[in-house]
Amino acid sequence: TRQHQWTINDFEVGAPLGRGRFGHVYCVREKKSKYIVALKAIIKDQISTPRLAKQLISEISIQSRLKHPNILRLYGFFHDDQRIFLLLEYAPGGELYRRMQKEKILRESEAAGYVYQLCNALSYLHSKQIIHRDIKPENILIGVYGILKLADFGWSAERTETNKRTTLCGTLDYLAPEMLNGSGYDEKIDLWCLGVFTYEMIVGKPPFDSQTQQDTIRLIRTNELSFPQAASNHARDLISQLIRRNPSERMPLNEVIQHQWIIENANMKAIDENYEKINKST
Ligand SMILES: COCCOc1ccc(Nc2ncc(Cl)c(NC3CC3)n2)cc1
Repeated sequence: TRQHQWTINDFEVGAPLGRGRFGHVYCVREKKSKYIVALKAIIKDQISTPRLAKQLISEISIQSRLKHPNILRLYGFFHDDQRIFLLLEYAPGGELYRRMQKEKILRESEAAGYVYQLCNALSYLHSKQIIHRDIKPENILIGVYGILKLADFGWSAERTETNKRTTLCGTLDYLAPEMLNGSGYDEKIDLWCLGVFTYEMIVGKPPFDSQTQQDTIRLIRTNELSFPQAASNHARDLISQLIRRNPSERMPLNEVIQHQWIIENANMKAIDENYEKINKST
């Protein structure tokens, strides 16, 4: 369909949903279709460096091409003289990290369901030579039927991209060792983050959490993994097969979804049925 030229007047602006990296996100309704979407308003002046502009362009060009039930859709974008607006899929369940803050730890059945869905999203991305590079609770939303939605492609990269280094911002907890020792990285970096994410969901904090950034970096380098009593043996096994310093030793996605912990804890039948439901409605 030819890209419609949207303006802000096409929408009724509703509740603020939160702040993305560059600006505010609102729940809005398109006046004619009554369709509910999330509108991310980015202040142009804040895109102050060519690198940020490149990152935003990359986010828009990558995410607008992606169509997968576990990846938040980018329907389109438009701008006025002050702002750039992204029309994004509205995820009614909100942000996963808020849920994790409230619940402290998630039941292994819920965590395994998210890991199964994240594997589906990552397999899809990797098949398109796209590395997300920033898998963490802050970038995950919950859609209809509790379906996981991977969002925020500001950090994703086309595999062909030569820039091997990215400036580090935000938490170091999810940083893979190859990012620290400056060597190249490939899509196996997402496997490391998947391991850190799985650990944080069932333990309540990331594996290398410490007081100072230096300590976190030291722990990432020495890769000391410790688990609380409550973590099941299957969960420990999967996590320790993903959090490996050597990227080629990390368990590939197609093996992760067949791991005993996923088989025994994720309700894959219910999740696949939910995929059917949203495929019918979209
Ligand atoms: C007291 O509850 C307040 C927050 O509750 C919600 C928060 C967010 C959504 N959905 C949502 N869908 C898409 C996007 Cl792109 C988005 N981005 C915003 C930056 C997160 N948020 C739903 C509920």
